[in-house]
Amino acid sequence: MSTDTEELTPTTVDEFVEPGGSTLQAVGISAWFGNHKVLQRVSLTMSAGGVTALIGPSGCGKSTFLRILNRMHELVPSASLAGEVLLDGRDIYEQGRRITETRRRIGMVFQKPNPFPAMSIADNVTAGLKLTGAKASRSAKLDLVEQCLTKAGLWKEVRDRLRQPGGALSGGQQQRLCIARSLAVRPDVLLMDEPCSALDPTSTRRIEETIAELRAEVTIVIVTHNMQQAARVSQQCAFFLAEDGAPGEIVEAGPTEVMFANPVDPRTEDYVNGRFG
Ligand SMILES: Nc1ncnc2c1ncn2[C@@H]1O[C@H](COP(=O)(O)OP(=O)(O)OP(=O)(O)O)[C@@H](O)[C@H]1O
Repeated sequence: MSTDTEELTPTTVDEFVEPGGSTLQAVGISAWFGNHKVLQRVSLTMSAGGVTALIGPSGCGKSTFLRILNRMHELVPSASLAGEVLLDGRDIYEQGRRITETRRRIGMVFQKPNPFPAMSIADNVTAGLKLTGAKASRSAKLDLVEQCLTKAGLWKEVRDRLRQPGGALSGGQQQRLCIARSLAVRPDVLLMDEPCSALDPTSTRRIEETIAELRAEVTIVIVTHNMQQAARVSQQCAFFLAEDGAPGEIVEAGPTEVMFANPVDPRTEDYVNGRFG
């Protein structure tokens, strides 16, 4: 053991050995819109430091499940749910738990990039701080802007125009700006709902690289219709299916390489090989 290692404080050692992010565990999640049941007892563990891809045909409940993971489902007036979502062992739906704190810890990136178009690139990154009530000096904010844009893989492209409006960026850059904005509040989990579906192949590649770089510090859950993308970016996959109008269920979940090369259920094999959906 080197002298350097011996001199590390316990806190510093923890930073080296612990994977980033938090473990998110869905336990027996069912969901409804009015009387229409769209998810049936879905359980899934999304481990710290990994990327989980949610795959399955249109309408099987992937986005609904994702929105349940950070309490966005309840924004729809007719929506209801049963089950638990444990963030590092504590239910985010527990009475008395603050929604704002849950949404800070579990961020969301949407299908269509949604920066504030008239707001500067720098202000877009720090926009979320106001919501969390965090106060930061001007120089701390500038540091944060650089840090988050670097992590989102956008810093080099925008460092000379931080005061220009976010809406002036390309679609792929806007999506990376949204990722930077999500990172500014230091989330433990990042939920991504088809983040590349509105982007060209080059921008898609760039976002996938960003996901690979981020996974060491943030737990990532991504909905994707693109099987190659699921295979490239995730370590775990969950295959959702809603058969014959029944509510969506997880048919199979497991390590991505097993799901693609040697799935247990023939329906998974048919889906990942493009035979339906
Ligand atoms: N706001 C809503 N109000 C009523 N029903 C809804 C609402 N959002 C989704 N649904 C229904 O819930 C079911 C699951 O939809 P969801 O969007 O979660 O599926 P999905 O697998 O993400 O689909 P896609 O891949 O097409 O995005 C569908 O039957 C859909 O019509």
